[in-house]
Amino acid sequence: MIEVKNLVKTFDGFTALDSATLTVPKGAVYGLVGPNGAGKSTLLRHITGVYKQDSGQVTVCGVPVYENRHAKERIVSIPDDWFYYNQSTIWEMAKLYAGMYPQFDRERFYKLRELFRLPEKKPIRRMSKGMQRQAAFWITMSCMPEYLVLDEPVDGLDPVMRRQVWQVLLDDVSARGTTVLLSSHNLRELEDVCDHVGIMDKGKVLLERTLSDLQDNTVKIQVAYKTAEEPTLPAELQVLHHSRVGRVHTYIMRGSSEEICRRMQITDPVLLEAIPLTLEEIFIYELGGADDAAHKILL
Ligand SMILES: Nc1ncnc2c1ncn2[C@@H]1O[C@H](COP(=O)(O)OP(=O)(O)OP(=O)(O)O)[C@@H](O)[C@H]1O
Repeated sequence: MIEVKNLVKTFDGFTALDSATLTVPKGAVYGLVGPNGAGKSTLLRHITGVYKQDSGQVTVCGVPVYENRHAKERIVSIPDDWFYYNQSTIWEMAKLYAGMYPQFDRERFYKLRELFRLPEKKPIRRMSKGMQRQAAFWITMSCMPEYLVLDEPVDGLDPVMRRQVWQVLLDDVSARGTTVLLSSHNLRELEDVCDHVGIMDKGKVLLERTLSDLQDNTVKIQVAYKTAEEPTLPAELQVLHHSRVGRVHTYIMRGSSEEICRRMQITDPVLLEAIPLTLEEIFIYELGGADDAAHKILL
């Protein structure tokens, strides 16, 4: 488990992290979303032990990471500025990582070669941005990480490679229980891969939710009636949003779709349908007016 509590970091008087708190359960795929400058990379750099906090706690498996070699061996990261030596080829960097991470798996490295098909004799610096990202993934995934921390991981990858990289990553999560924390600007991109989502802005984590909590509890219902009259809904239904076009009403409601559809039958609809919501929609409706800052980020 990754635990961050009340983390504060300032750079020359500027507060980049302002009491940030976040929990990534073991085996989770956690997406951290936020606008430019929210503090995502700074937070990730504390979790990987690169930065020392001014105050607050950062622990992985219950132990602090900063200047803790054993803890760092369990975490492999692809930061936004992945490091490689100027003259290094992929093989030379792989050798370096194999020295740093005792669990580096050479067999896996050879296996992934088929997937990435990169020019192995070329210095990494001469590769395209997307190829460099692929090289980082190739080497990182060969380290068999217990914790994987990725800063905007698929930036610069083409759509086919994106899908392949997500596949390798999710296979690792299901086969080995790898815990993944990744940052992104794009909630849509995370929808298919994450089971936890946190929203960050101005150095704070504004909210954290599990995807199943959200998806099992917020429903879009489309319903049509014979007449143009406003229907009287059962009082126990919790409506987050309502719109109508003619006799067709769209409701966003809190609760399970089966239960809501069952209760809506009492309004005598001619058509009643539950429609899945996107993650972005769920967040927007869930937040409502309650949290303006988070609301604005998503809109
Ligand atoms: N080493 C540093 N020195 C001074 N300021 C810094 C440093 N690192 C980060 N900051 C500042 O902290 C804030 C958060 O930056 P950070 O890179 O963590 O944001 P981010 O959410 O990752 O943004 P982006 O999505 O644009 O990558 C920014 O205002 C940035 O200028």
